[in-house]
Amino acid sequence: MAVYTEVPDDELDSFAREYDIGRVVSCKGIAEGVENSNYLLQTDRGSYILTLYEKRVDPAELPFFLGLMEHLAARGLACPTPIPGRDGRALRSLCGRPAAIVSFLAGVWHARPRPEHCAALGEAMAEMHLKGADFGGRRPNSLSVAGWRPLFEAIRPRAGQIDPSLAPLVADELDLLEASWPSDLPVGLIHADLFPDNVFFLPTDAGGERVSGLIDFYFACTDILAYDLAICLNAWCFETDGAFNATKARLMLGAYRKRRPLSEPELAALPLLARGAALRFLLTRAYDWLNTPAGALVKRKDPLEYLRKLRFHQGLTGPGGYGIAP
Ligand SMILES: Nc1ncnc2c1ncn2[C@@H]1O[C@H](COP(=O)(O)OP(=O)(O)OP(=O)(O)O)[C@@H](O)[C@H]1O
Ligand SMILES: N[C@@H](CCO)C(=O)O
Repeated sequence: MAVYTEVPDDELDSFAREYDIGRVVSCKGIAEGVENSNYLLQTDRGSYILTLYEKRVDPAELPFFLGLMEHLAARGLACPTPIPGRDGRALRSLCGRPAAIVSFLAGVWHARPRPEHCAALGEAMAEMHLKGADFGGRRPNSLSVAGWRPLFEAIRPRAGQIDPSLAPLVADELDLLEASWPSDLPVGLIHADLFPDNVFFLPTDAGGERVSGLIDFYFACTDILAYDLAICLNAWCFETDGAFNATKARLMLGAYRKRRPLSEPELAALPLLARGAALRFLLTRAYDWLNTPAGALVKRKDPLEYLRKLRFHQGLTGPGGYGIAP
């Protein structure tokens, strides 16, 4: 459940009057998501998403995220478009929180994506990288290699409550990644959290499915482009029993490469980038596991899933493990 801030009717009404979106018919809290409070806002003119930004979003960074969505949507990427108020401002305040309304995207996400979904994801990601190339904003990735050690130090004293092997494994992995993290790969605008729940699909007339929307750009940043693929190798290409599905990886990478070719160094770096991506989600999940108060409405995500994924990538000798020819 991700509705941290309840919005009283009178505050909602006066907030909605700051926009040219029609009369509010309903406003329902959306249970999915863990970061922000999201509402499905229906007016007599259409559907919108109202987001109140919560603890992990720095208000100073919101103009970057909203500006990016506006940039990508203007270039034809299927992503939410921020709706400006009558005064032209998209970023406002509601119930003491920064808040914005964005366009609603139709579609469903797949908890168990099939190989064809992974191919469609690869193509959509490449399109996003290409369309993001001329975005003027820059945002360093605070959850890349320099951010992992402080997170580790914060969880280290209680990491044993999750698993006894966690702290020693992370300590060794961090040493290795800090020493060998690449600094010469192509960099650009990346989503950095393109998990299945952030990618919507709709059926096509031909009986297949197409990507109908990419959402949740609140971790987007300027970082190694291939790191976005590494995040998705982790998030899309493992089965629920923990087995890695090389067919899904091959299709995702193949579709990406058709739109944006990968250089030899990018391909060679994939196992290392995938280890970093696994460590990043292991650390944030472990932090949340240890710091989410008992009785909180949010369902905690399993850190150990990412410990197992990390071990898989550690066992690879090259990118051939992802079903592609090096
Ligand atoms: N533009 C949109 N169109 C349609 N539905 C949306 C849109 N934005 C968000 N949603 C709905 O709200 C849910 C939560 O949104 P989102 O993923 O942005 O939240 P979050 O709190 O940032 O979550 P997390 O970071 O955990 O994924 C989505 O799963 C989706 O159901
Ligand atoms: N996608 C993240 C949570 C939201 O950022 C995870 O699965 O750990």
